[in-house]
Amino acid sequence: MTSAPPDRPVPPCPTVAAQPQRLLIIHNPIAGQRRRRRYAGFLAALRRQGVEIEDQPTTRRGDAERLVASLQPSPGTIVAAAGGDGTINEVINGLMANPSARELPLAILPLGTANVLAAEIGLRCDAESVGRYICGGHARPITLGRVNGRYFVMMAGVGFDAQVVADVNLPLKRRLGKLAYVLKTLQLLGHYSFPRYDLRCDGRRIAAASAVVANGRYYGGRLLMAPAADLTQPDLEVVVLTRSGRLQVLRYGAALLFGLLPKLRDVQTLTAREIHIDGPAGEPLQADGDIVARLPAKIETVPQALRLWVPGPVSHSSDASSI
Ligand SMILES: Nc1ncnc2c1ncn2[C@@H]1O[C@H](COP(=O)(O)OP(=O)(O)OP(=O)(O)O)[C@@H](O)[C@H]1O
Repeated sequence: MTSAPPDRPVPPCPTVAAQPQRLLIIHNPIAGQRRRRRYAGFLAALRRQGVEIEDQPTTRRGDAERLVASLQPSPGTIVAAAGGDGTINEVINGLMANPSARELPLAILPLGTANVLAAEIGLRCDAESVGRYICGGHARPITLGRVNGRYFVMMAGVGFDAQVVADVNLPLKRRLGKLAYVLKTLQLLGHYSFPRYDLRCDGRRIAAASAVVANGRYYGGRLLMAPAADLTQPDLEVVVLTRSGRLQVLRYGAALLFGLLPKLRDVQTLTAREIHIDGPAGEPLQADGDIVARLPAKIETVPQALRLWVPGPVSHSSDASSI
């Protein structure tokens, strides 16, 4: 893991979208299920459009972060994370640790299981859409979250969902995809001890059975968790599930599936920039779908931390509007 340099906002996005000259792809070859063909399709579509590609495959966990942290970029480079949200998370942490690469735009080539960031920016996973995205997109400054020093782009969570993430191993995820999470949820329900957590959100205290600190709107794919969250804004949305117990987990899960979770009376959403979470020491926290920290935790917002490549041309209201 690499240490973070001091925060400094990235400069505003360029006013004109330019065709990228060079795409440096950090590629996780084991992301998702049977994604080799999809990746070959992405490369073919990009080459057809004249994009110069350098393909850097990872060989193990942590590789993507190390590669990007030691990168000496040439001008006009766009860094692309080809994989799932875990790979994107590593690339982001590598960029944030590398002062000479931090201002490079970050694009994503979705190959993962959930692809939550792709859903957030409205990117479809077919080759044609990805080609259009790279050649017709533009860079937008976005906020990142940081949990105990580690950056995340979509969300960090504590409680039942973090324990499920901790229990899902990579081979199971490769075999079953999203079903691996369903299976582990049902197994965990049999023996979970339902600890409680004490949150301080910009000084306001609230007790939680589970909590998700959201930078983006979606969770686990296209499931709506925090409708008011916006990657371009400095605030984080803290979604607090207040009730414990097996029945409640199933109820919250069903509500999430049907887009109703934010409407439940016992789900509270607070807007905050600094969140402290206390609970049983050593309990896992997930961020962007991987376990990245343990309790106690401090989560904070880092506005304008990174330039994310998003689909479509620059609009005049781009700087003020959401993605
Ligand atoms: N070559 C590799 N071998 C083993 N693990 C890797 C390799 N490259 C990256 N990883 C790790 O694999 C994990 C899962 O990858 P990733 O998140 O990209 O795919 P996914 O889990 O299928 O997708 P998603 O996160 O969208 O559900 C990440 O934590 C990443 O650090």
